[in-house]
Amino acid sequence: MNFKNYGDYTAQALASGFSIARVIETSHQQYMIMTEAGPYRAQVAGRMANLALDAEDFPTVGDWVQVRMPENQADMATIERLNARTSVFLRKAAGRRSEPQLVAANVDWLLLCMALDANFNLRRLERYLAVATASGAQAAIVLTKADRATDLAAQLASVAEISGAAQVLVCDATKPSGLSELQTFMQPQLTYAFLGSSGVGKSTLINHLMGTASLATQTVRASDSHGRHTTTARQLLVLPSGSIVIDTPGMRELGLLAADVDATFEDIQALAQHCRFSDCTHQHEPGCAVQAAVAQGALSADRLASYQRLKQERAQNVEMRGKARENAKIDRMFGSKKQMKAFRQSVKARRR
Ligand SMILES: Nc1nc2c(ncn2[C@@H]2O[C@H](COP(=O)(O)OP(=O)(O)OP(=O)(O)O)[C@@H](O)[C@H]2O)c(=O)[nH]1
Ligand SMILES: [Zn+2]
Repeated sequence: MNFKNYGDYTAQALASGFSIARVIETSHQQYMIMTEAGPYRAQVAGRMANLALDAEDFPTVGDWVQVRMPENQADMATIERLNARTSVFLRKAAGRRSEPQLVAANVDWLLLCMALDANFNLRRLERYLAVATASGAQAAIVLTKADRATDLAAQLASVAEISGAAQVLVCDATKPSGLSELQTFMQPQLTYAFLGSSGVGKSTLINHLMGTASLATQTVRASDSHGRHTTTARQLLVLPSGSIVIDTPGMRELGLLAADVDATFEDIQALAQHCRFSDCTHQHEPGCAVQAAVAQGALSADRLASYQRLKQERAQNVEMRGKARENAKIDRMFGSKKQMKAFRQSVKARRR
């Protein structure tokens, strides 16, 4: 990893006596970071935690941070500053909670993984593309388990219809040469995050890419002075090729929060230019060019339904998040909504 290439940040860090590090693992506000002097456990400085308003204000895997190094490698480093991110990938936490979960930062390429077996699902791929478009990272599609493809040619054709500019790579982890397209694609020094639902074969791909450099040699268990290691959701690894990868296991549901649905459905956007009403919802309006395309068979009804579903889900989650933020602000100022009401009552009473 290149710790020198951070221009202003490196200068700023050095001026403050801090070191530049990259977050390689997070778990319950505990961090594992990689520094020029090797891996360290780290925690966020109290001052920084106090200023943090959102989940986004805390470091996540892939973040470049400025740290105060401990005297002793067994002790924790302190994360003092978070460097600006080139990309950040968010998802809505599982369930009804609208809190965003930071998945990874400073990712150059999101590798959207989809298995070619019975779990192949174009609508899910559209969802991943929408999230990727809003992340700031570039996206490529990795089709896994080619040995189990139901109909490879037809599947590739249907992916090509929705993939836009994203490159499509096909992998088969059961064959020695089955990862060559992916290996040719990946460049040293760049950061790749594998994204996909549970079981698509992300860990299998990463293990193959790691080759003999086993996961154990990469993780920093040795530096955990307590001798235990809580398994975490995300991990940043450096491959023998020099590429940097972030695994994101266990993603059962990718809730839309930051997502650019319109950019992902450029075909529908282009058609919508010809709708009679500029605010057409493409549902029942007269003169709707999108519905006309469906009627003519130029646009699949499934794809239109997928677009509308994703638009609606995103709007709902953004609204929920707005409310959650407001509540968080109230909690910070008053402790709780109840205390805020009590405070307002007391102000009123005093006025009388
Ligand atoms: N047939 C076949 N099976 C594969 C291939 N790649 C992975 N598998 C199998 O698919 C299953 C899931 O693979 P994992 O690599 O654990 O999937 P994952 O995406 O990391 O899953 P999570 O860790 O739950 O996110 C395992 O049983 C693998 O052996 C492949 O190319 N072909
Ligand atoms: Zn319309």
